[in-house]
Amino acid sequence: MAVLLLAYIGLSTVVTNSYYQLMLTLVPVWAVLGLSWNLFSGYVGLTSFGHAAFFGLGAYTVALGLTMLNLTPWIGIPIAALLGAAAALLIGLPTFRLRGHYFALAMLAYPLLMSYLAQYLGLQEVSLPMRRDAPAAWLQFSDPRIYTWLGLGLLALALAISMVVENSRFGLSLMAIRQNELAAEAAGINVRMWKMRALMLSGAMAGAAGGFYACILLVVTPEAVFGMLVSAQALVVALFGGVGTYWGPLIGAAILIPLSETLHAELGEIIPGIQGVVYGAAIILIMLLAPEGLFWSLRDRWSRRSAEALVPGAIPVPIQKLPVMPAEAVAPKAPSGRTLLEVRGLCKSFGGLKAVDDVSFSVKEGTILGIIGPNGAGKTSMFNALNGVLRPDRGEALLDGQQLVGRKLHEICRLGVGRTFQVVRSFPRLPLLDNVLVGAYGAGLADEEAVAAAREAIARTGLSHLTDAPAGGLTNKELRLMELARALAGRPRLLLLDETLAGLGREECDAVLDVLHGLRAEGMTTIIIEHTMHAMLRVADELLVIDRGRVLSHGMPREVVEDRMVIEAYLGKKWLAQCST
Ligand SMILES: Nc1ncnc2c1ncn2[C@@H]1O[C@H](COP(=O)(O)OP(=O)(O)OP(=O)(O)O)[C@@H](O)[C@H]1O
Repeated sequence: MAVLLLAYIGLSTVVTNSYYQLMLTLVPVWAVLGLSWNLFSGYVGLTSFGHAAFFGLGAYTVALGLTMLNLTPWIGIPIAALLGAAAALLIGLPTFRLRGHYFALAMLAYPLLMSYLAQYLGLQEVSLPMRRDAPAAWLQFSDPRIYTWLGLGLLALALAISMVVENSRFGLSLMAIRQNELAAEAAGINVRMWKMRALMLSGAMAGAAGGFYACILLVVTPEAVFGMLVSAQALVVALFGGVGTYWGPLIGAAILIPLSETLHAELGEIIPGIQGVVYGAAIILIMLLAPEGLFWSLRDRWSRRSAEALVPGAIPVPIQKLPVMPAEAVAPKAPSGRTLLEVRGLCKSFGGLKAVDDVSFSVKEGTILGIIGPNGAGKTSMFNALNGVLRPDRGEALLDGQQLVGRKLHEICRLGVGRTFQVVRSFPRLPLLDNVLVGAYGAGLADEEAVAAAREAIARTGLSHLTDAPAGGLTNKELRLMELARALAGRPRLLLLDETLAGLGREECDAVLDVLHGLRAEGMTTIIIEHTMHAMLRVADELLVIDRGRVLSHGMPREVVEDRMVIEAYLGKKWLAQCST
């Protein structure tokens, strides 16, 4: 990165043509805006079509600060960044209620709104007054190269922020949200707060870029700073280069800005609006050839090639074929006999459907409670009501005396409830360790402790040999264990496992059951939903049968499976009649 930066500085010193000199200044500006877009949309996964709102706000702040308040851009740009963050807060508060396409479309409205506001206030064209007396103090240099160097300085700052974010719990939390909001929240991540932080940081970055842009252009108009092309440029450079990495906007800006500006300079008179054509063509090409962006495509190709080069002619051994180590042994702990979870009269309805109907049960510390029931019986809804995904209509759930009902998902996680979901969500490009680390961060553990907790959880699930393997190469069983490790990394007191054995063969199932036995031996309390009866009989200390939202039976596994009501619920009255005859 430093070498590239030095090369760029070298290039800027030899270019003399003023148009190309301006182009060299614009590359870092659009790269900063791309980084700002990537910081929010790339990591969180919510597409923003409205980053021009922050950019334009920054540009107008600097321009108006200079013309009306005699404020130097050296102060104006930091204020532009602060206002960008404040605008992000105001925009985020109502807009985070929307998801997916609705969020993206709503974001379109903000730059439009600001553009109309600027026109209404008579700010169609704000020219920055000339202050040639003290160029350094007013950021008005006659040597265009200085702007390029300042732009590079701004880029270096934005890059440093992006790197810190990407390699910290901040970035990992955002990526977890991007993959699966619900699972991230269940891992203890306060989704709304992290999204807001990301948008505010992104808004600040875009505001600063806009402020600097005003100093380069010297004239600020609504179209130039709030226009659709501004938001599009932020998005296109990041998508083209690769989202979810700071390299993406850099690569995108370094290729697309010179290309579009050169074409504009050479062909602008014959084909007006050629820049828009370049961006459109770039997006179409990238979608067809490298949908995840140039960086990821090149990196994947590079890693494939180096894997082949490592053992010429040999077929690389897939990660999933590595021998599976047994879970590391831990001294067994006798169950204390204390009640850890007490559920009383839990109810949850969807319209007229009673999905959970007056469910009461308790779980003793250090035991495994298996929950079975036909499809649609209300098992997952009960889990959701227990760990805060759904708010129960009535009833209570006490974890060691602490009320869970009424608390948010991440709060319940921090109280000591770990959860896995029916569908495993991994972060395929990240190593197993990072995938598990999300759970430790979510539980609020400090950096070093979080890494230790993640490694410990990986060891407890017997995946230590895969610690650095990317999750994308794991088998179904390993992914299930990885999700279990993520739940364990938060050091929970109660584990809620939703169909952890789903889709596994007999041998794989046995391996996961061994891990669950190991956890019980360590004193872990677990509630597991499962359809596979043989597995339930092997692992559960008690069984709870739910049918049409109600508890049908609760007791020792052997007694429960011989219960006539249970057999009827599973196999129907006809079957029961045949059995009796
Ligand atoms: N968000 C929702 N809105 C409306 N109905 C829902 C919702 N979630 C679940 N249901 C309904 O509640 C009932 C119980 O569903 P639930 O997913 O809890 O059952 P389950 O026992 O977990 O089933 P399965 O074993 O198939 O996962 C079903 O009839 C389902 O259609």
